[in-house]
Amino acid sequence: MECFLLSQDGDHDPIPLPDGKAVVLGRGPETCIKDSKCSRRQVELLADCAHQAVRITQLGVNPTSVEELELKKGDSTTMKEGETLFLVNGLYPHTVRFTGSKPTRPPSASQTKTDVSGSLARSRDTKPKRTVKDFFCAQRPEDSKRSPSSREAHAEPSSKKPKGESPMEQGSGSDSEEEASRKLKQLQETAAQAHQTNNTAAPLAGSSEIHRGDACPRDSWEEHGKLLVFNKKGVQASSKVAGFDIDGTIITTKSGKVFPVGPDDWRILYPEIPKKLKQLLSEGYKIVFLTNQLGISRGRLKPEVFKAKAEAIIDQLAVPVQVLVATGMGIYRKPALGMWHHLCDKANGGIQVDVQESVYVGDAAGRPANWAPDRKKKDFSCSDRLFALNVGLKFATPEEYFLGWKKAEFHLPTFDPRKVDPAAPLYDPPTAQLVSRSQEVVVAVGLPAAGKSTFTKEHMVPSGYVTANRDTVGSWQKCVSMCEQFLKSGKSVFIDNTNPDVESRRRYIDVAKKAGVPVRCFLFTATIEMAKHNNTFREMTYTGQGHQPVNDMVFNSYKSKYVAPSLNEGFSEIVKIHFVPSFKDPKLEAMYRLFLEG
Ligand SMILES: Nc1ncnc2c1ncn2[C@@H]1O[C@H](COP(=O)(O)OP(=O)(O)OP(=O)(O)O)[C@@H](O)[C@H]1O
Repeated sequence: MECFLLSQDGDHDPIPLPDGKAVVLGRGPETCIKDSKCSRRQVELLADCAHQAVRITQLGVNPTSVEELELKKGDSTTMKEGETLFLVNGLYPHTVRFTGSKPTRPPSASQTKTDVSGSLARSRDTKPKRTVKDFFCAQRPEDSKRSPSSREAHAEPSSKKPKGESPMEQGSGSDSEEEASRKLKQLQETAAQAHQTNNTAAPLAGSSEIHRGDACPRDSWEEHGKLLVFNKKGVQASSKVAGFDIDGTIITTKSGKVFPVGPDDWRILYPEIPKKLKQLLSEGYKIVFLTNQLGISRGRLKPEVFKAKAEAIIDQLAVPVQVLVATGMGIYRKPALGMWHHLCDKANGGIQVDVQESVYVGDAAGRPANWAPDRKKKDFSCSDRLFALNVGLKFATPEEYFLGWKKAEFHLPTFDPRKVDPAAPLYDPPTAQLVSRSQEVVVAVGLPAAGKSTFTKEHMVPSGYVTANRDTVGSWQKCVSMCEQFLKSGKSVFIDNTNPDVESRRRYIDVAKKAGVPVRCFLFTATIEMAKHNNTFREMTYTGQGHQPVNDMVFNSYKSKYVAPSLNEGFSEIVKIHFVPSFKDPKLEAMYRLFLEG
């Protein structure tokens, strides 16, 4: 069995599409297309002879379409025999043929009674009117105000929505110049959504009425930066969502290994699963898989391999499923809420999700070792349970949900961002003075992201202290000479480094002694769990200026070097500085108070 691409207008000879091999086509001699709107690399076609389907991925800028579905750059869909692929702008109709021998070239338009204008007229007639987003459209501002009971209003596709109006709808663009402003906008959206989730989300109070949208017309993949979204043909928007993690929840490895040894190393975890999903469907739920796949951005997992696997899983389950995939770190990665917000605001046809009626199931549930008689291993993380907790969703493990096992024991992380006390004392001993009237050096000691820079900006700089920071100047040597210069100019200096050991602190004690000024130590008491949370928060709110993310190695290195500061080192006083949250923006506070680390 071979696959060929045929021009419906007979413009060129059938083009072979070898099984499993990507073929890129566009303007050029092979297709005889000269139209400059068609890129030379307009579409990628990947034939799957076993399933008699071809995956179409748009590479060019102008839209490719399959039947009535218009793609955009980076989007994919599959087409089958009998369906029409328009290479660009609703023009150049093609079809695919699976056959044992090379098909003949159809008569060209100019050779038939259907002349060129007729052919174009046909193309224009069938020019796609709807995009996948029209079925799972971004919620417009007025949508959020609309009553969810107006079913017709929600079912109406919003084909008038201008493309790319939201930064979430652009491609990854991670290297583009617009990255900073895109991230800033995205952050504002996410922070606003977090705020809404924590404060005002009104989950259709008391109403168990189900609201449904149109069924998605065909399979399609979309990319939104570090988020991939798959809509299986037949998926219907609904106010009731049954969300599932994939690995360890819907599937497990065939090999029995923790990580799959290849793309086919999977099987459905429990035989009860397909039946349960069908039942949910019949009860009006939309079934959504929400999965973290960090391997994609780390380069360990090709997106195409993952996409094929997800589609194969859904085919085997034989239920229409929407899939959201967080491909990297950041706001989309569970337990953060980016995926959930995308689902609610941009991928549910404008229908408000009823959190109370929805559920989330996952195996990253914080269960300790031996949580059941034959389950020795502890859960690798708690990110699924925390994700549900952040949203306010009912949560169950796969065993509880599919097999009806009793609730297992679990542990939440030791750091709970909801409990950080804004009224706690900022420093200890209470008799200490934060700022001194006479010139001095203050050496900070504390984990990365313990809050040192924020503290000094708020409490020291306004009183005339200047800051020396090794990360900013490049080396400790430069930081030491900066400190010397500042002291010469009569300023008090705050050394804003982690300074975990005696050696790193001694450098500044020596400088202070040489200058004849006293030196104090401010010990920042944030625990490693809190500091990691702050770091993730900082990373998620990073807008292109300020701090770069800190990885686990840096935290571990601090821990291994740490020696508690002592007065014997030459300090006149050691003051403990506690992390006391203070936010000017309630939206940022709402985000801070979510679990951000699995
Ligand atoms: N008092 C506070 N209230 C709210 N958020 C805070 C507070 N202090 C720090 N943060 C937040 O925590 C994160 C880390 O803080 P900051 O950058 O000040 O830490 P740091 O100890 O200076 O880190 P590093 O050593 O890595 O430079 C930032 O996102 C900051 O906004």
